[in-house]
Amino acid sequence: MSAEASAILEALDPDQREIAEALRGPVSVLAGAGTGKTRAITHRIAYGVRSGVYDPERVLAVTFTRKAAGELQGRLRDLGVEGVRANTFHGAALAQLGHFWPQFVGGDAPKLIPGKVATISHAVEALGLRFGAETLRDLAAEIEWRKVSMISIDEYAHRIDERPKLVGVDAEKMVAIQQGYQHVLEERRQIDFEDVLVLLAGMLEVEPRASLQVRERYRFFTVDEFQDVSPLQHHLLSLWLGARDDVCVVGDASQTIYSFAGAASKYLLGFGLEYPNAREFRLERNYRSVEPVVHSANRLMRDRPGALHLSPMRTEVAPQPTFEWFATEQDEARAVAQSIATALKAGTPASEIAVLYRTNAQSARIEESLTNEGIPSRVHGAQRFFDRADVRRAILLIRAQAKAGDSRPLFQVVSDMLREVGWSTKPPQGAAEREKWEALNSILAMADDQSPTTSIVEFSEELLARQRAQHEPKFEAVTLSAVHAAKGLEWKFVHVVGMSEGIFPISHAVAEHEIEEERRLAYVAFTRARDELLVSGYQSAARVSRRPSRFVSEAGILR
Ligand SMILES: Nc1ncnc2c1ncn2[C@@H]1O[C@H](COP(=O)(O)OP(=O)(O)OP(=O)(O)O)[C@@H](O)[C@H]1O
Repeated sequence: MSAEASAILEALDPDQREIAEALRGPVSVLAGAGTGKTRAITHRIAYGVRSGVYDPERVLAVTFTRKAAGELQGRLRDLGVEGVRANTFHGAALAQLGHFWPQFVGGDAPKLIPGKVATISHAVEALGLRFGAETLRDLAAEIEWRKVSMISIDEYAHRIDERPKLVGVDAEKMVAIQQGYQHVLEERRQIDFEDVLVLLAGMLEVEPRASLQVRERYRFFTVDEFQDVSPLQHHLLSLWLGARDDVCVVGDASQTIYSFAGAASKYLLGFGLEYPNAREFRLERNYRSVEPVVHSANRLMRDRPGALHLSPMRTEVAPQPTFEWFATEQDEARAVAQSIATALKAGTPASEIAVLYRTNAQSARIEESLTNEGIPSRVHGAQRFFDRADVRRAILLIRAQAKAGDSRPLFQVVSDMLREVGWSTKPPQGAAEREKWEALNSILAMADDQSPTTSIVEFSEELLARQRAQHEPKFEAVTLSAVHAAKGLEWKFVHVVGMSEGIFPISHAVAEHEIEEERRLAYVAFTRARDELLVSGYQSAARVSRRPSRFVSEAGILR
């Protein structure tokens, strides 16, 4: 083994190392929260490449979000590995569909619609019906569920009694709307997000030349967050693999949070049945969180099927998770903002603090209270860093300057370019202005982090690579995020707000399996915290008197 390859293994614990060394054949990794699964899979790929077993061009790593794909590629770059493709199922499928369509069907692939609501609305009107925005969104979710579950409209019509009822949409209307929607798409030669996978899967099934090309192109697969794959994604993965079995799947059944949308942890837990020669590994050493946070997380999941028992690796003395109860949402938001102000004064960077909530609508109150305290915040997922107009302009200017040539120190060149886009040394006041400032400032911070010899040309290339991979720099703002979007992320201080019955668990979760999913969501939220977990809730909302969430006492977090 080369020295370079063995150096990669040195950063791993014995369990992670075993995974990194299991380069061939089917492998499943059951990895608890914060146990270093991302570390294990990136090092496994890097080790495979460095030891010569993998040709990097033939490795495909499938992640849950584009951001995660960018981060994975960033981590591989840090390990000196280039050329590995990381993408979401959707991103990879879209690229393949665009590639194969002209070859096997002719002409361009149908056009992808940006969202379903406008098309559904059209189909609904054609049926002489009218629904509000909420119902249209629920209809979109139902169509998505049907497609990712690989159920035809006819079969759906037979099983409709098993599905949740939408107000004002009886079974007959639901089926007619689904048919109408599909009809509008076909008429306009358009496809939706799920159709990308459906069409590609169909093409790989009937066109052996297409499946051969894919299997030639990709030989080694890794799928992250495998507990949340849908039947459609699972089917596509089997088509990519064909008769081969060089696949490594990684996940945690306790973090299945998309089963409402058709995802199923059965593929992760049943991997050994699907591939009888599979090797199964477990990661249960938690490196992320202090002991009291790990204990709370374990308590919350105690005796749940498929739950792993986490062993805390960080054993320093640390504060217990806290629970605070407020009269109103406003009181809670104010107190959270004050507590964050105190943490910032004590030196915690804003990027190390997050406020997590069950539904997006909860962000406004918190954002307002933070703004009142003069604290920069950023709603996670609202706009991607590299899609911001100010960031794009700054990158263009930096690239132009690199082309023109500028031998001054990097920091000076970059700060001059940023000034042209409106950056100055002193942060401004208003929330939007402050967010822009923080975005530009993070580019400067990146320049500051480079080695002293980095030239503007090298820096501009680094920026471009990160932009392509959507690998964002650290942004000095408090993160506000719905728990669903916080999957895979971590912060030093995590506030989980709105922990009241009817909010989290959400009021419409009634059946046992729905409450189970809410519990897993709470588990994801709690396990994002490295040093401090601060949970809170409020009593009065829309004249309803609420009690503290059951998950607070289940996790043993006391007032
Ligand atoms: N062997 C190790 N030694 C020290 N620290 C580690 C080790 N493995 C992982 N960590 C640290 O533990 C934390 C979690 O690692 P990582 O981000 O890879 O987690 P994860 O398992 O993907 O998490 P999750 O499933 O909760 O999203 C990180 O801060 C990482 O640096």
